[in-house]
Amino acid sequence: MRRRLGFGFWAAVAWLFIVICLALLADFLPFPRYDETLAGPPRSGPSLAHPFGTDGLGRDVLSRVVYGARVSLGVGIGAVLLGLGIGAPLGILAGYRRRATDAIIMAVNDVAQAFPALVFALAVVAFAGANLRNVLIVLGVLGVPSWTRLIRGSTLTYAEREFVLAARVLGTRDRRILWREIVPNVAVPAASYAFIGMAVVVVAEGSLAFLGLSVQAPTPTWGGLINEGRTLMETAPHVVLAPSVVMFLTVLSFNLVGDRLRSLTDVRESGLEPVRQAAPASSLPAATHPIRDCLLQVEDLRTHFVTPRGVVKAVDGVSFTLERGKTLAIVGESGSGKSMLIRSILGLLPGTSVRGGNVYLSGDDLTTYSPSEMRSVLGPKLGTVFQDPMTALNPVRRIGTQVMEPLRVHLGMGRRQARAEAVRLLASVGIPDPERMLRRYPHQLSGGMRQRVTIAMALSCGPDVLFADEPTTALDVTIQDQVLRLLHRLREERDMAVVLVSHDLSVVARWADEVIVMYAGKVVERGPAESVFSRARMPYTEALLQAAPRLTDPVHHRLRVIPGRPPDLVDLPAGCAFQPRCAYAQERCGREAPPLFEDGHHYACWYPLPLTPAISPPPATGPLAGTQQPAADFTEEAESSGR
Ligand SMILES: Nc1ncnc2c1ncn2[C@@H]1O[C@H](COP(=O)(O)OP(=O)(O)OP(=O)(O)O)[C@@H](O)[C@H]1O
Repeated sequence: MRRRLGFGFWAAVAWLFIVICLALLADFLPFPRYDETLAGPPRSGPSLAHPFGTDGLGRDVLSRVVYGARVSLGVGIGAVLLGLGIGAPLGILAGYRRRATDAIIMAVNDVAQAFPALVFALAVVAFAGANLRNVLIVLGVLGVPSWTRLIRGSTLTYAEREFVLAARVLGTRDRRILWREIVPNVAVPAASYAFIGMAVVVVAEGSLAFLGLSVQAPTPTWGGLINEGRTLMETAPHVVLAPSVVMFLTVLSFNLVGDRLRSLTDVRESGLEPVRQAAPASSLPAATHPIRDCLLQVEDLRTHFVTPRGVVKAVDGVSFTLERGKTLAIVGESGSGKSMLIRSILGLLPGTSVRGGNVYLSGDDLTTYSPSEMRSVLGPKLGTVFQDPMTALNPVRRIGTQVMEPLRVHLGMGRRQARAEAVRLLASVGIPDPERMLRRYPHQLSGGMRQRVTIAMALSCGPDVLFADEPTTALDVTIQDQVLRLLHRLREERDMAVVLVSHDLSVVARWADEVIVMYAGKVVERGPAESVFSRARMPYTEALLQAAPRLTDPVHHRLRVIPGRPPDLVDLPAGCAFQPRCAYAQERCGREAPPLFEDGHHYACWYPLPLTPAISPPPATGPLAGTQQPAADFTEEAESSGR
């Protein structure tokens, strides 16, 4: 976190700390009071006795700037607290209650926002006088509409999240949901925007002071000091420069702190960073590989996380190739590294990760691309569909805006052209009445329709490869089938390749041409789908197939499960990572990690299942208990041939 906030953030925090401390301790500091005339020679430049010089009446400018900070910062902080204090409850109420409450609050808000700020300030000052309290009220009240809108937007986002729905399902009362679930989430972005708000208010107070509508002389404010020094610009420029520079640095610091805090709490920025390349691991020989004539080639891809417990090898030496017009399925238990493999290919990894290996797209190595080069590939060449369409779509933006965005950004289309293309795209993914759909918000659509929208977005720039990370997990069975059919049809029509992550083997068996089975970050079996499913060689693949329920299973049939648990990626077992759970494991499996053998397709096993007869279920015995040698002949042959 310290690294991500950067030097600028800490410099800004230090500056604000100094200014606030000076303002608070001004009475105890060894310089003349702000209103002490002839404390020094009038209009004299900076000196040891008066570091910021003196003004036209011989008053110490440093003292006036420091006392001025009291008003300027006091108004800044006070007005933001006032605006937030009124705007936040209104925004939360509007975003959470919706319907009539939302309509009324937002209508009043819109009217308030349209009211000219200066007229309001003039009216208050004219009737109630220009003093600190009134200026604070004016600026605080003027900020209320912006705060209401901001907090309402955040609340809308969180009010639809699963954890809020889960709390509702549990019968939790609204007030408790608001305090426990919504407020803590909304508070984080609100706090970061508060700093930016303070910068705005400090400038606004300066402008009011310049117009004579703020706290009156002799009490100094930064805006007032700049106004006073205006007439001395030519003879004593330091009188204007000193408060201007201090005000500039303070506003800049508020903005910087707010902006860095915002980006820290923004999932779009905090979670995903340009990946860092792994230094070539010293234990691995420098992998030389030919660049093949195919669409996508992944070579020895590794993604490691450095955690306090140790290095998590989420993806560990994965290689494969993929041709146009083919579907590659990636299967494996939860935590086996499927999603990380996709994110690693796309270069979208959390900041704590390190990536090694190569990813070639039509022969170009994507791992050498800069973040901006990668951005030009994501969308036009590599499309992605995520698991949950609700979280993949922005809840507060219309479908039309979201579908049109990649068309405008990547393809440079004008508004009208992008709109026509969005309608065509939505129609192509089977959305009825696409014109009307453009005006809708994500929450107004069913899950299946939302997933169709994300597919349309992923396809909008005509990608060569479409990555679909469990695209049907969040959908019900009938919709799942429709979405998969759609992906298949689009693949055929567009001659693109599809990489499909799924834990549903029936889906994979039906739609995939090639399959990769992953276990503990490694490929343990790989090959044509038909071959892998009908002649699985790796006991883990067989166990996965056995664990998949079938419609033909008898009633009250006990589901088979894979014994044991997936390994801790920080502390993998020696040898083959699957051996503690494998019914066929032998002594060698606990000693040496098997390489990928090839026989029809690839598999990583010292004692693979026999090719014939057909696979029989593994005995339900404990770890390392198997004395069977299902493929002893083949294994010996493999060993003697030096593999
Ligand atoms: N930021 C992270 N820091 C440390 N480890 C991580 C991080 N993100 C993921 N991992 C680890 O990487 C491994 C692979 O995660 P991944 O999400 O790819 O699994 P998966 O096979 O897609 O599982 P699922 O089917 O549940 O989505 C997991 O063991 C996970 O704990």
